[in-house]
Amino acid sequence: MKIAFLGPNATFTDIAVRELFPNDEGIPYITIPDCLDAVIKDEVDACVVPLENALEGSVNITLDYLIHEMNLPILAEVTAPIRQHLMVHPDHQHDWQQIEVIYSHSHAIAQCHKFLHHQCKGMKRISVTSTAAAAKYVLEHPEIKAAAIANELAAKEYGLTIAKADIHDFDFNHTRFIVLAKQPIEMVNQTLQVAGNKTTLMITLPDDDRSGALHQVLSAFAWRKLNLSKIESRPTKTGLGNYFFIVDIEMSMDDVLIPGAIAELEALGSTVKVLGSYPYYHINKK
Ligand SMILES: O=C(O)C(=O)C[C@]1(C(=O)O)C=C[C@@H](O)C=C1
Repeated sequence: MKIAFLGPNATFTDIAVRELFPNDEGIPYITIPDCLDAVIKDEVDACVVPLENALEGSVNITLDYLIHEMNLPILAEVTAPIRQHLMVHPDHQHDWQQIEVIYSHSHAIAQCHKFLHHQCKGMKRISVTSTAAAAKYVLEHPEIKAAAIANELAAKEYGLTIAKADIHDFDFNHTRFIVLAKQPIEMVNQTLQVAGNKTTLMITLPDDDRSGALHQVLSAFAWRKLNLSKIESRPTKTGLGNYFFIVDIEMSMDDVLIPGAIAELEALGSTVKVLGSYPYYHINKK
């Protein structure tokens, strides 16, 4: 199988692909929407994209594309530990404190905010398309006093020297990635154990702006004892103050409880779309 990921080689998403699909071919794309488009256009069988980070929250571009631009089911989710390192071209390994500019993915920069604030005063931060793209750029530009924030695999792949390891602000730095495909696909590394199952719904509240609407929605889950592990709002992009809710239910789609909750929400005037019902996995390797 061909699996699209946010490239180039050695991004965190690439690491997730290598863990999930060790025997398949990963194909790097420049942006997250490019990965999703590649599935739609049948250039690949599936894609893996980041969805949420424990320190920085949702990857909004992923959520927005899923909601507004395409109709691809979530087939699986994997959570992986994220270690960020500051790395430099070997020419600059002894003078990294003279670095003038730090490149990385915006999420990675945000995960290292405290380190950057306290130890990198006056250094510019520039967001690029991924952590590995930053590492590649630093390799290709030894003439610039630059560093990248990326993972250990990227340091190896692009021949950079780690100047400061583990610069993320909190030890528990994890990112959730999702697998999307048009058709069910042969899952995954058999050595990964299923940690549980989830169903993700997108809910739009009734447009009459009635008070207590969100409370009514949540009650439909509460009295059925459906455990919600996440509730998140995103703009509908139709007007200020208009939001969707994305809800994760901690079980797979059944014949009674979830369909019952959906029917109740629809009777209240909400619209509901099932974004996927899927197993989730944990990668423990740091
Ligand atoms: O740039 C990468 O290496 C990615 O895979 C993207 C990404 C993200 O979008 O959050 C993935 C995991 C980390 O949280 C940092 C960056």
